[in-house]
Amino acid sequence: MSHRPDVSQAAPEAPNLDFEGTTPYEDYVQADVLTHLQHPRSDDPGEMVFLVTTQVMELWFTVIVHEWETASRALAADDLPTALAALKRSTYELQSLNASWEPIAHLTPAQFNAYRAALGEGSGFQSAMYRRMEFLLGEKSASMLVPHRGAPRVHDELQKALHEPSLYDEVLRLMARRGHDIPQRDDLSQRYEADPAVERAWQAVYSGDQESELVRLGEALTEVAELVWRWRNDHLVATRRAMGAKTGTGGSAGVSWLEKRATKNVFPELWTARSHV
Ligand code: HEM
Ligand SMILES: N[C@@H](CC(=O)c1ccccc1NC=O)C(=O)O
Repeated sequence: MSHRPDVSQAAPEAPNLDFEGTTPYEDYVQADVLTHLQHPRSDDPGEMVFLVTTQVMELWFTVIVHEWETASRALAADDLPTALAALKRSTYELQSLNASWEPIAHLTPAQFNAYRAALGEGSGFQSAMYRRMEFLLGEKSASMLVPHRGAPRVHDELQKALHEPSLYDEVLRLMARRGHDIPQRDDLSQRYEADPAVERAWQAVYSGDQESELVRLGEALTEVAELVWRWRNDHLVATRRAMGAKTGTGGSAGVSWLEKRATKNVFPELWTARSHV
C-alpha cells in the first residue's frame, strides 16, 4: 500500500497539493528558516513576543534601509520620481514598524522582570541595522562601529555606510545642483550638524511653488522624520512603563539616556525653516 496521498481526486479548481520537493512558497519565503529562529532564554511565556517583536522590527529596519538606499541612489542620479516612490513606501513601512510596539507597549515591571535577567547584556543599542538607519539619516558616529568589531560582515557594512553620503547628503547635493547655496561637507563620516545656509535654502523652497518637486521631497522627508521621532518616543514610553529609571542592560542610564536621544530632530532644517516661511 502506498503512503503517498491520493491527489488525483482533487477538483480542478483546487490548489496544487503535489510538489516534488519543498513548496514554491517555502523556496521563496524560507518560512521554515524564519519560524525556527526564535530561541527564548527563559521559561517565561511572555518572552516569546518580546523576542519576535524585536525580530519583526529588525526586518522592518532592513526594508527601510533598502528604501532609503534606493532613494539615495535615485537622488544622486537626479531621478526624483524613483526617490519619492521609495520614500513614500518607507513612510508606510515606518507606520507598520511603529504599530508593532503594541504587543510590548504595556508591560508592567514584574512582567518584564520575568525574563529581563535572561537578556544579559543584550540591548537594542547593539542593533547594527538601526545604526544603518541612523547613518542614512545623517546621524553618523564612528564609535557605533565598536560593538560590531567581532562581526566582520556587519562591521564592513557599517564602515561603508559611515563613509558614504547619507540620504540627507544626497538631498542637499541635489539642492546644490538646482542652484541653492549649500555648503559642501568635507568629512561625510561626521554627524550632520544643522546649517543656517541649508535652513535658508529650505525656507526658499517652502516659500515658492507648493507643487514643486523640492517641496514634495521636503514633505516626504518631513514625514520620515516625524515617524522616526514617533518610533523613538514609543520606545521611550514602553521603556518607562517596563523598567522605570533602572540602568539599561546596554550600560546606559536607561530612560534618561533615551529621553536625550528622542529630543533630537532628524533633518533639522526642515523643521526650523518653517518659522521663516
Ligand atoms: C519593553 C521593551 C524595551 C525596553 C525596556 C527597552 C529598553 C532600552 C534601553 C534602556 C535602551 C538604552 C540602552 C541600554 O542601556 O540598554 C534601549 C536602547 C535601544 N533599544 Fe530598546 N527596549 C525595548 C524594546 C526594544 C525593541 C523591541 C527594539 C527593536 C529592535 C529596541 C531597540 C533599541 C535600540 C535601537 C536602542 C538604541 C537607541 C539609540 O541608540 O538611540 N528596543 N532600549
Ligand atoms: N535594554 C533593555 C533590554 C532590551 O530591551 C533588549 C534586550 C535584548 C535585545 C533587545 C532589547 N531591546 C531594546 O533594548 C533593558 O535594559 O532591560
